[in-house]
Amino acid sequence: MSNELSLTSGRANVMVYDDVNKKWVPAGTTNGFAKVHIYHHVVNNTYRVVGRKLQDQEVVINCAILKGLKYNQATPTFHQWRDNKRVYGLSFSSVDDANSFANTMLRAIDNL
Ligand SMILES: CCOC(=O)[C@@H]1C[C@@H](CC)[C@@H]2C=C[C@H]3CCN(C(=O)[C@@H]4CC[C@H]5C=C[C@]6(CCCN6C(=O)[C@H](Cc6ccccc6Cl)NC(C)=O)C(=O)N54)[C@@H]3C(=O)N12
Repeated sequence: MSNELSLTSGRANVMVYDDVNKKWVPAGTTNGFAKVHIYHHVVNNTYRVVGRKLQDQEVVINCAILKGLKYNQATPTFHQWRDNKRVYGLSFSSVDDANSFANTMLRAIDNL
């Protein structure tokens, strides 16, 4: 990640939606907070979301931010978006973290 800049990071419980059972499940092997970054690869002008569990650094999310992504701020601390495979949910530890992440996410999408 040396050629990628972290534009923001926040503390969130990273979830994915289990379409079969219609419920949110932890994105990693266990529930728990992760440090979730938005990285910018400046040369390629690409962006991605990468999150690692605070406890053991497990990578629980690593997904591209693609042009036209619809970022849904469902509640002040629960934000979500889809890719072609799954639905991601970030349950932030604070409204400030959520707002900072959302502002950077919306700027990234705008810049694609
Ligand atoms: C005590 C109850 O437990 C909870 O609080 C659970 C556990 C909480 C912590 C993890 C989490 C927190 C907050 C609330 C907030 C509401 N919410 C839901 O899930 C709602 C309710 C109904 C349910 C139905 C569908 C579902 C799931 C999959 C995606 N989706 C859509 O609607 C998408 C959204 C979207 C819109 C635009 C762009 C992108 C996308 Cl992704 N629409 C489409 C068109 O794709 C969704 O978000 N849904 C959360 C929730 O319940 N919980």
